[in-house]
This record gives sequence, structure tokens and C-alpha cells, in this order.
Amino acid sequence: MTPDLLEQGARRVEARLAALAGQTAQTESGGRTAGFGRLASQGEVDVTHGRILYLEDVHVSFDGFKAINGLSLDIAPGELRCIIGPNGAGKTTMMDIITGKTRPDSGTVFFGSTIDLLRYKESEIAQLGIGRKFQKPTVFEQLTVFENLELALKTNKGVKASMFFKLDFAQRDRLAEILHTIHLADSVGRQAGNLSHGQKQWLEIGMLLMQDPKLLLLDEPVAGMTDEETERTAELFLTLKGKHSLMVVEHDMSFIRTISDIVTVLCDGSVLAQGTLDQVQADERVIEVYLGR
Ligand SMILES: Nc1ncnc2c1ncn2[C@@H]1O[C@H](COP(=O)(O)OP(=O)(O)OP(=O)(O)O)[C@@H](O)[C@H]1O
Repeated sequence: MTPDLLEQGARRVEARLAALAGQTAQTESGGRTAGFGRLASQGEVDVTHGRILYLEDVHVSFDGFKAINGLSLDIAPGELRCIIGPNGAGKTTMMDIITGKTRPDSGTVFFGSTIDLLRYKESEIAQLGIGRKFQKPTVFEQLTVFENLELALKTNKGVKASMFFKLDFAQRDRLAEILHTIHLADSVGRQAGNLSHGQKQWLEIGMLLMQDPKLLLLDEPVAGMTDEETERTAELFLTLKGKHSLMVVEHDMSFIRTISDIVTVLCDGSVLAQGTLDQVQADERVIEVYLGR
């Protein structure tokens, strides 16, 4: 994604926030804003319509139970969107649909305006530039921090190519930059198994970043972290915002307060409310089903 498109995405989020200011939170999503008049080049995700992710009227049933029920939402390039909602609201299922793990029964799921994600397999979606981080860290415990990050670059290659794989200068620079971003520059030679829970989470995020994802989906990234680790994770996410688009599912409200622009509340498989955190926290329906009285 190019800086000008990211800038346009940021402007779109700002415009939305401005439009939301003073309003009651809306369930509006799937907006049909005009294009920005810039054509995407080949291999680039086409975000000329101001959306990197677009879901419209998605439905999924499991044995007759409607886990996702008319879900529509969209995310702007460079946006950091927080998703909250009660247990069973459909947050994980939504991420499963975006990443190709679950096929919806009906609906539209687009990456940019031209890539119909429902036509792709899970592995192909990862290659298209959608990275996913599950709740539990999955790093290679026997390898060092450096080796884990290096390995992340090899995963796209065949066995022979990865045996002879050597980082080039640009990749070394990138690795160094990511080490710094994920607060592990001082731990580069440490075995991943000896890192704290929070550091393992950062390392896994670093491994995803090595593949330069355009969209990152993060499921409860600060669960189990200390307060200090949570604070540093918030800093990390604020650094990533603008360079990548992020969708963060979390229950930790103070973390959400630190990082969020727009918050989407899911309930019963669709969007219950959307707006700034203050707006959704003041929404009677959200209080009823999620925040409690
Ligand atoms: N493979 C499946 N088969 C049957 N039911 C499923 C399946 N996957 C999810 N569900 C059901 O769909 C609903 C939505 O589940 P999902 O895990 O997406 O919710 P969630 O919002 O992520 O909840 P949590 O906050 O607890 O993680 C739940 O009622 C769940 O039991």
C-alpha cells in the first residue's frame, strides 16, 4: 500500500469520526463512498474506494444456529478497528470467514474492491496479505528471536529454496526495524521459549510483520499480559496503525480506550453498534448485552 492511499484511508476514518461526533452510534457499515480517483497498480490491493475490507450481508449457520447473521462492515486502509462484543457474538467466526477458514452460506467479502475473498483458499488469503494472530502465541520455542523472524520470511518458499535462503540487505534492515518495533531488539539472541508471555506475543506479531501484511487480524492480543506489557502493546499497535490496517478483537476496555478510533460492537452475528468508544459505551443496547449495568 502506498503512503498516499494510507493517508486517504486515515482521512476517511477522520471524516467518519467527525460524522459520528455528537450522533447516536449507528449500525451503519458497508458504506458506499466515492472513489479517490487513483487506480491501483498490478499486485496492489485496490483501495481506491477507500476500503481495504468489505463485508456485506454475510450469513453463516452451524447446524441451523445463525452464528453470523447479516453481518456488514468495512475497514479503511491504515485503520485500526476494534471489535468488541459478548461471548458467542461471532467475532472469531467473522475472522474465520475473512481468512478463509469458514465459508459463509451467503454474502460478500472483499479485500480491496477487486479481490473476492470467497474465491480463495485459506493459504492463498494469507499470501494475498492478510495476516492473522490467534490468541495463544505460537512461536518456535527452541529457536532464537532472530531465527523466528528469519523463518517467517521462509514460510512462503519451497523446501529447497528455504534451505539455501539467506537474508539480503533489505531484509536484514527490515528485520532490524521490526525487532525495534516489537521491543525485542535487546533479546535478538534469546531463545523464544525463555521470553515472557507478552514478549512471545510481540514476537509472533513481528513474524507476521516480516511478511508485510496489508491487513492484520488480532484476536485478544493482550489477554494474559501484565499491565506494562499491555501498555507497550498499545504503543506497538499505534505504531502499526497507518502502515497496516488492523482489526483487533479485545475485551480489555482500557486497552481499547488507548488504541481505538472506531469501535464495532458485534452481537448475535451482526453489528449492534458502531462509533467511538464513548458512543458505544453510552448505547443502551450495548450496555444491555455486553457492558452490564
Ligand atoms: N464450528 C462450529 N460449530 C458449531 N457452532 C459454532 C462453531 N463455531 C462457532 N460456533 C458458535 O457460533 C457462535 C459464535 O461463536 P464465536 O466463537 O464466533 O463467538 P465469539 O464472539 O468469538 O466469542 P468469544 O468472545 O467467546 O470468543 C457461538 O455460539 C459458537 O458456539
